[in-house]
Amino acid sequence: MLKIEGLTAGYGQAVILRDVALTAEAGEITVLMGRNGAGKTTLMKSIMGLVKAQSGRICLGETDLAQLPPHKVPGSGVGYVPQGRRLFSELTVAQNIEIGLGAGPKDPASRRETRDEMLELFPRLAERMNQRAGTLSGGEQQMLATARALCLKPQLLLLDEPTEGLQPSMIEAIRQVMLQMRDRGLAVLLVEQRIDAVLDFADRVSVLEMGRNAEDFTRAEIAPGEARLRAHLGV
Ligand SMILES: Nc1ncnc2c1ncn2[C@@H]1O[C@H](COP(=O)(O)OP(=O)(O)OP(=O)(O)O)[C@@H](O)[C@H]1O
Repeated sequence: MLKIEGLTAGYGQAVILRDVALTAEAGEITVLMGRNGAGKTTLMKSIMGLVKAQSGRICLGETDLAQLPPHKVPGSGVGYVPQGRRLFSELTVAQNIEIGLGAGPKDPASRRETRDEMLELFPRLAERMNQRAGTLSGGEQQMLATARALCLKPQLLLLDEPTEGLQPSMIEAIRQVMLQMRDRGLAVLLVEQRIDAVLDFADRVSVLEMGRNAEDFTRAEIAPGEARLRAHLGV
């Protein structure tokens, strides 16, 4: 599904990612880990075209996303929930969802269907359609940001630390949605800092260290490799 090879990218003169490789398969949850500043968010932004690749390929199926202008990336099948959620906080839940739908299928019937699907997935949002996004709890905002990204019916869903700072019941709700998306055949790529949160959850873990690949773990390697994983993360 997603295959990144030889990716070098950064900000102006500052090269952050060097020769990075990463694979995220359909129907799997791939977790990107690494210490603060390792380049996880930069990698997400590179996939979205928000940070320009200096070299390398970012292939989603047959399409090299690195060759597309940033505004074409979501339409190619990539949903992105950035760190900090980036909602329109003055607009209501319903209006934020409308904006997500605006980028998706155009005919009214399929828009309605997608909207209903989102509200089924996130019943808490259905109860709060007229509430301003900025007044939602952190967990509800995360749900709205995720719903908005899913309105596009992406093949690949990118989530940058979606459960950071949330209470356990909200973390569980977000996890359940990620598992459902995986089971529907999406490739889910998740940035997560906490090892406990990935041990029983991730299908693959890929560790970045100072902008380079450090080590990859398959499902079977994660639990036995826990000590090495902790060493990489310094925890
Ligand atoms: N807009 C920017 N301009 C210049 N440097 C940046 C910019 N954004 C990030 N960086 C630098 O790039 C490096 C990687 O940052 P990035 O946010 O990708 O790391 P991260 O692994 O996501 O970290 P964290 O876990 O703290 O979120 C850091 O050294 C950071 O200071």
